[in-house]
Amino acid sequence: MAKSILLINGPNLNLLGAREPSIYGSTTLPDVIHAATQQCASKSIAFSHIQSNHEGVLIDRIHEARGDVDCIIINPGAFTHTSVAIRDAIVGVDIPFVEVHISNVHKREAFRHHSYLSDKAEAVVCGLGVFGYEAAIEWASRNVKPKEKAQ
Ligand SMILES: O=C(O)[C@]1(O)C=C(c2cccc(Sc3ccccc3)c2)[C@@H](O)[C@H](O)C1
Repeated sequence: MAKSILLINGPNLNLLGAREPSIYGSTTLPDVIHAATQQCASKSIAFSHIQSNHEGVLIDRIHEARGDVDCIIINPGAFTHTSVAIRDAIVGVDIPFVEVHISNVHKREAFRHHSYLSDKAEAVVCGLGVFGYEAAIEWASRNVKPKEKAQ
């Protein structure tokens, strides 16, 4: 089972729960982080997280995860549909990842139907609301083998 999970949230997700509750629900990002922290602790999985509105900050954190994190769970937000750079970074560090979307992007605007990440993801979860984060952690805890630490 995974021993270390990094949760990445992209742009505007810091405002989760504040606006557009009909699409994203009323749960705040701190609530999501608290629940994920508890879920990982109950499984003895090391948990880290970042939310940023800045593409380069997310890329730098992905680079830092190399050799340290067994699985990345990422909600890229709008970068899902625009960022070759984040795709290149997450593929480049060779860490298995799960792509999470709170909304069902396939029921929304056409521009949200394409992801630059999905074809490289171990799994894609969308439309489950914030439960998607819980589901992704559960999946990772069952299916991701810890990497042998570099000597
Ligand atoms: O459904 C998602 O989780 C998604 O990744 C999240 C997105 C998103 C977009 C705008 C704002 C937010 S978070 C938010 C919600 C309400 C008010 C302010 C910000 C998320 C979209 O860009 C994506 O297409 C889909």
